[in-house]
Amino acid sequence: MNAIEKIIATHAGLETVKAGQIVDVKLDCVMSNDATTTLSIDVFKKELKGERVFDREKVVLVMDHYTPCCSVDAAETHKKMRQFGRDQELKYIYDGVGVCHQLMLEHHAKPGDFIIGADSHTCTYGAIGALSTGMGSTDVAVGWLEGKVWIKVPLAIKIRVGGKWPQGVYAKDLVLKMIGDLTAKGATYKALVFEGEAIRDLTVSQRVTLCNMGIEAGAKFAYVQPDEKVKAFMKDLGREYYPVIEDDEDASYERVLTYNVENLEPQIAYPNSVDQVKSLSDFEGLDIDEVFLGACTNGRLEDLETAAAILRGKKISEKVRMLVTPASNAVYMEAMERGLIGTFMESGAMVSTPGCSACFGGTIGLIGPGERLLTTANRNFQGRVGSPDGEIYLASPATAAASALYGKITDPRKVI
Ligand SMILES: CC(C)[C@H](C(=O)O)[C@@H](O)C(=O)O
Ligand code: SF4
Repeated sequence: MNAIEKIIATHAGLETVKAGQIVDVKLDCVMSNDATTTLSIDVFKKELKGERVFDREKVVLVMDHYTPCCSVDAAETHKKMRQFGRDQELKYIYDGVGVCHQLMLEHHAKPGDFIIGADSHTCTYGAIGALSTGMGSTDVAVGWLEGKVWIKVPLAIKIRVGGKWPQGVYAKDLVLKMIGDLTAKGATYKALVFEGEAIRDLTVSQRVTLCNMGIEAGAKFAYVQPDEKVKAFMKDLGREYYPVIEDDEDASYERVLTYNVENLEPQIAYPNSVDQVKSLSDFEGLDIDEVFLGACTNGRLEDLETAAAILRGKKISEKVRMLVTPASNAVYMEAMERGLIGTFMESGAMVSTPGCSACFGGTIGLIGPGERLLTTANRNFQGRVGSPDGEIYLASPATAAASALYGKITDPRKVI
């Protein structure tokens, strides 16, 4: 078995499983956010006649997409969510302290876990060796009640990445390139397993960026074998580290794709689909109106540091507005300690409360008709962040910061 199959087998209480098999798995945690929880509440109460969730410490509710609320509808959604959380005496209800996936990484997900979430980017926690995936609100309601769900064991695709990372090129560029190659449907219901020298050399934060975007190729899971870096990551958070589950020598993969990052250039996904990807050089000099640095994809400390290093002592272009949203309060506070927030403010950027912010357009940072947004988020769908007549481009934090300085898409290698 490969590591994915082993984690599924452990949670299904079986010795072995194989791709295509449908099994019931026990859940270590069920996450939902303010875009999805109220749908699950309706299913839980009305359709399943649920009374109590399976474990008050394993059901996590996060208000992040619409917080702080900018509409009465959102406030009503939050009210219903908080009431459910109180009725169920849930231990973990977060509001305005971070994006759900960042909070899950900081406080809940562990290597070897099986976790579902009512959010498509739940595949993120594979970066620390957990199997996690997004499910619909109905499955999540079943998960709340039963503490288990059914899953089909996926075929796995190995993404083997070699080479040394060039300066100014990041995991975000690799994953954009990979999605461009695979297409948005290329890994549907498959597990993407990243390995190789270039993956080992990545920080945990950049592995998070990789796994976060697995769903943009349709993947059910994205996974990186946990190592010493993950162990250190868990230790820094004061959390326990579990033994690593490794592939058997004859583990099966549907196919193996290979990349070498040595010749990789900064990449851009252009409107309106994440698999429309080209080298940045094809867009160099394109005027932009807004830059967003944040999201569960790239709103961590390392992302903020990379951007701040480019902006330090400089002013962003008068032609752009830039919004920085740390992915969590922990990130925000550490960024303050390190002087990064001051750097952003001095350069002319706005800094906001942790949450989904201008990734989702549920609160702040919307663009108008004809405007262009360059964002470190993971989706560039039409109208996602404001006007359907605006355009959204995806890139790395370094590209975002360099482009903010000039008001045009700019290669970060020119300013690093
Ligand atoms: C609204 C929510 C369910 C959605 C998701 O599932 O991913 C959002 O987080 C997104 O990034 O588009
Ligand atoms: S930050 Fe963006 S991608 Fe992540 S959960 Fe929020 S809306 Fe979805």
